Amino acid sequence: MTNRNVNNTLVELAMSISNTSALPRATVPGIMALLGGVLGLPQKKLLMKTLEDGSVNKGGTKVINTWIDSMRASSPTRVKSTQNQDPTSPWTLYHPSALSMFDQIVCESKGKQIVTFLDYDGTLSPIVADPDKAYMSKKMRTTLKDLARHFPTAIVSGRCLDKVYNFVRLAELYYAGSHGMDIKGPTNKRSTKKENEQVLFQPASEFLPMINEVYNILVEKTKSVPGAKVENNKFCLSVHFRCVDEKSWVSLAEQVSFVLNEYPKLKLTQGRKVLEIRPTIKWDKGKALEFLLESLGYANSDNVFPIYIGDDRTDEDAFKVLRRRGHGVGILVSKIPKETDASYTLQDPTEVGQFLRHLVEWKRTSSQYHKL
Ligand SMILES: O=P(O)(O)OC[C@H]1O[C@H](O[C@H]2O[C@H](CO)[C@@H](O)[C@H](O)[C@H]2O)[C@H](O)[C@@H](O)[C@@H]1O
Repeated sequence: MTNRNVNNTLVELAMSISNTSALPRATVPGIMALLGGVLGLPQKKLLMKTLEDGSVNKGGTKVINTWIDSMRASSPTRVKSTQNQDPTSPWTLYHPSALSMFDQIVCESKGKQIVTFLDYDGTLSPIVADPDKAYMSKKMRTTLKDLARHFPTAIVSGRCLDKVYNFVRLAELYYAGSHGMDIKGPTNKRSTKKENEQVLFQPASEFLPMINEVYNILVEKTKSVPGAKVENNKFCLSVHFRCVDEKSWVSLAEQVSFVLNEYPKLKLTQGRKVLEIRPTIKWDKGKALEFLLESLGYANSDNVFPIYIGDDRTDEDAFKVLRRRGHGVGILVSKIPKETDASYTLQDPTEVGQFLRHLVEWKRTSSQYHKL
């Protein structure tokens, strides 16, 4: 995510704070003091203008709607949209189901090496209230095992590597934890190599002490906000607000902003009911995808067809890379229309499983055909 996008996220956050009707209206100087220090000049001007001309309070700006929509979209029980099922809606026309377009997708791969990249939360496992209980089904695990027999497969997650590995528990996969800032290759069971020799890349290792320091501060500061949970993802942090009453979102955002003001080398991004804090280095899931393709020997190759499946804003960086490269496909997991650079959609982890099993089946059948 670029600094501009981060700043826009903060503008959206500030606007939603000022527009939260259940709360006493935050003042313009108060909000500017809260977020002004981390915004660039264009964003400051936009925020100032929007706050002052009162359009925020009318609740009509596109920016507010984007923020509110994204918060609602991140809570499946509140999703009412049926647009995604309507085959004539513009959303479905521009982002058709990867299941119904399966034949076209594999046809596009035209004998190239398919490499699959999979986000974890909301893609392989359903979203649940407790991040420590986001288990993947047995069926999904078997599917991943089969998939990895036929295609190089990587899990790309915001979680730290150890945590995501403990959920998936398949040594034959690649893992990119902490939003791609901790990359590890497959472990050969018979290999005599030590654990850390499998580490491929850790571009943010110098931030480790700072992340730990901020983690401890945030745990303390957010104790006063019931339901808030801070998760240490090694090279980044997650501040969860899924279980926080909407009335307390302002005070949580304030705590996070005050802490971040003291750490200009850290930035804020947003996921599904989670504020994510990470180093300002130019590294994201898109860069991790490129790194892994390079490690597999496909740096500038046309002989590879990457398929990236993810549900979150952070996955957009990978979708953008695929669009720019002009080969491979991005698949967004979502039940509702969202702004995305992905080409196709799947509704939920169940459909992700179906799609991956189709891929395995297609590969098995085509390999048998070639043997005849
Ligand atoms: O890149 P991902 O693998 O999708 O990781 C992004 C974040 O996922 C987790 O949080 C999300 O899933 C939780 C469990 O379903 C849910 O409770 C939470 O509201 C979601 O935001 C994970 O806990 C975070 O650390 C990741 O950053």
